[in-house]
Amino acid sequence: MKKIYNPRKQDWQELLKRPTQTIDDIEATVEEIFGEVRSKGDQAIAKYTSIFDGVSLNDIKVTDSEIGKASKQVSAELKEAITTAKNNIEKFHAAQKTSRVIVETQNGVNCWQEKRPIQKVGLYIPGGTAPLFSTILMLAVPANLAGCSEVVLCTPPNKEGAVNPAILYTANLCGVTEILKVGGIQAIAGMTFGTESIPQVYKIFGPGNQFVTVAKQLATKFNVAIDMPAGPSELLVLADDSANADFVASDLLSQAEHGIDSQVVLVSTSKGFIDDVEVKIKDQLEELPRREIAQKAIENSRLIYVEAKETALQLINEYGPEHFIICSADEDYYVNGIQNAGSVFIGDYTPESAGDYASGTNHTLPTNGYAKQYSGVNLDSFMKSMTFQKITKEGIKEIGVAIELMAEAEGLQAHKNAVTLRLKALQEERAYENQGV
Ligand SMILES: NC(=O)c1ccc[n+]([C@@H]2O[C@H](COP(=O)([O-])OP(=O)(O)OC[C@H]3O[C@@H](n4cnc5c(N)ncnc54)[C@H](O)[C@@H]3O)[C@@H](O)[C@H]2O)c1
Ligand SMILES: N[C@H](CO)Cc1c[nH]c[nH+]1
Ligand SMILES: [Zn+2]
Repeated sequence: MKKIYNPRKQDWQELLKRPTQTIDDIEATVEEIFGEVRSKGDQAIAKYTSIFDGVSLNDIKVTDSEIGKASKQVSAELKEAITTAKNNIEKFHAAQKTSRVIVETQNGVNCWQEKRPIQKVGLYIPGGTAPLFSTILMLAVPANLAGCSEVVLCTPPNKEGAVNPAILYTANLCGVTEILKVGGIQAIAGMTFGTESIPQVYKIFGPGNQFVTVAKQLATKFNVAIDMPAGPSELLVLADDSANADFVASDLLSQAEHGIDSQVVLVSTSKGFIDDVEVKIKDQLEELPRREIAQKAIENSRLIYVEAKETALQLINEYGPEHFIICSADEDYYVNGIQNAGSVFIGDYTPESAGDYASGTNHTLPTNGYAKQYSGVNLDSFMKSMTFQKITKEGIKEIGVAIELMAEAEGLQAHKNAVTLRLKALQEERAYENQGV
């Protein structure tokens, strides 16, 4: 892991670069696959599944019998753990429900805002190197709480054409309406255009590798919304001498094991602590089944020493990590000062894995510095806000002149007329009533 002491500000950008390929490197492949899926549907899906996943499938739809079989293969202990996580995720996301906002902005002018579910959503569940069934909880639970009526799930098949049983069990538990064995760029293209087997959706959610992330970004050109760019996992830990080097090393390795393009960073105000963590990483790495992946990710990673906590905070906000762990005697300084991070974990006993699986927060988070402008997935991600208004006769009399003047100033006579005709009608109505008297 590269060690850097007191980096100069002008070098931060280079130092904090992610190891992912750029959009330009991948875009050509993504465009080609999108074009083919759009014109050839399932035939193109089968072609690319064969190329990238090494399997030929006649039917990509998961059947009820596959789900039934999968459920029997998941142990009772794992089912219980999934239920614990599901309950916490449900509690945290249900609490995010907001009520209608109603305001009478002016006498007789009633405006309100209400949320409605996005009807058709697509969930991408990564399955390349690890079957991330926990991601189903993070996406399908809020989709159901929001009231989405069609919840389509795509996940890559293995070389035998099967999907990990825990994925099928969890998808069924969370009320997913359709499960399809398709991964990568072709899955995102399928949900964007729709094919004979894959329903077209309005919004695509979920993390994935850099191919999936770029494909989601391209999907937005075809009127499909996406949650955010949620690419290769990353973690930044801020720790000082008060922290536990073993714990910090374990957290860094937990995100390094996701993929060779993951990145982990330790920022510390103690050179001694950095040295301790370096030793612990080496020791723990030896024992990991995914040490080859983690080792490669570690090569892209950084141990950074800075003298002052103010510099540490500036650097962290510049990086905008997906996950940010704070293990410091000065914890409040960082908690209050952090501006750009997907999710924050505070104290020695809050491992990042807690948020990945079971504490209740969502693990689908912006990576690659996008925490500067995007939120992680939450209940609102599955809804859109709609506004309503109802104006009374009194109301249009009060507000009408302002609208007429503004419309006229913009040169939009028809807009003005829409008010003038009504005001006139009201005047006539009043004159008629007065005559009657
Ligand atoms: N940001 C988040 O919230 C978050 C959450 C969980 C996981 N992740 C990340 O998700 C990723 C999961 O990646 P994964 O690879 O294990 O699974 P994946 O399902 O994202 O990708 C696998 C698919 O990639 C495609 N693919 C592989 N090589 C290709 C190539 N050369 N060209 C075109 N397509 C190719 C294949 O179709 C394959 O099915 C990891 O990087 C992990 O860090 C991020
Ligand atoms: N750390 C990942 C988000 O970057 C989520 C995850 C799923 N399973 C384990 N971890
Ligand atoms: Zn993780």
